[in-house]
Amino acid sequence: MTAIVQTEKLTRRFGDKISVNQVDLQVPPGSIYGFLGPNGAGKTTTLKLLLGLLRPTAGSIRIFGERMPEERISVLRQVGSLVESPSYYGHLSGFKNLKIAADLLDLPPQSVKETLELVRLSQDAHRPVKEYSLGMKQRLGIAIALIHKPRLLILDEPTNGLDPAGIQEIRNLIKELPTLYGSTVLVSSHLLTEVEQVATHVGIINQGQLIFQDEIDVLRQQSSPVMLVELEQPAAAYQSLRNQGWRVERNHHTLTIPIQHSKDKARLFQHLQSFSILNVQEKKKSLEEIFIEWTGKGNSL
Ligand SMILES: Nc1ncnc2c1ncn2[C@@H]1O[C@H](COP(=O)(O)OP(=O)(O)OP(=O)(O)O)[C@@H](O)[C@H]1O
Repeated sequence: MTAIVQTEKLTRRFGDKISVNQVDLQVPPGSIYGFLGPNGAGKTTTLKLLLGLLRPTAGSIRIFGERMPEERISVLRQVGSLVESPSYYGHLSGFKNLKIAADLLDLPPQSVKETLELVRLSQDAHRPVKEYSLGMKQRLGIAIALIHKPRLLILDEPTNGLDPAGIQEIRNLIKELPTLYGSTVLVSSHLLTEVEQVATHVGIINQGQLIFQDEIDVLRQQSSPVMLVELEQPAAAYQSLRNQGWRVERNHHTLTIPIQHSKDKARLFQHLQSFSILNVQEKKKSLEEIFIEWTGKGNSL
């Protein structure tokens, strides 16, 4: 299956600074791809490169298999995006704003009504946008990006600054899109919890480099539990486990052993019985802890 977005060694410099460094993105069709990274990691720059708003310093981009920016016109016709704040006319209603977008794209009037319903703005459709809450403005921005049922929707931090109810609404909307419109969604965030709740695939960028990319379940497997076993004879137990092919670390009397499958636990204890177990503790690394380890950024990820 051809990737919807595929980059090879995508790189962007600003002066001496490399903001995006040899990034190979692979966004599969029909996925909700969470593009995760702490502030300043290079997310917005990458998304702007994909949209042809910035030129790469090096590397290549294909969207729907077509080269960007060379085939920009045909590609962008099938893309919707909301990068940075939404643009709209504040003195006009949500309806009028969408009507302008629909007219520009030669879409039937019905598409305005449909899109307003999808983003749940029908009730407020005829109020001026300047009276909208931040969440409503954000939904209008997404509506403008969505009105032509794009094959690919690119959203940069769409829940930034929203209250929990607003965040939930955007989340639900994103989740609906692959089934409803057959769209692929590429959505950036600096919040792991955000991405975890909507994404089927994840790419993690840190200091301009893509440090992880796979299905979200592969990421979850990284958080499998470890056993901390305190023993009277740790040295002998350590050696014995190593000889049997276990991954094990030793710190004084305690051995740390990652457990991939629950049946491994029973096998482990059977094996350790003869080394006099003093204490056993099971610890599970949270995804949060994994990210802090990977990125050194505790506050955002
Ligand atoms: N036009 C520019 N000129 C100079 N440096 C830039 C420019 N645009 C981005 N950068 C730098 O590139 C790096 C990546 O920025 P980018 O906005 O892509 O990060 P981000 O992951 O989107 O973070 P945030 O969530 O804070 O927006 C930052 O160090 C930023 O200062």
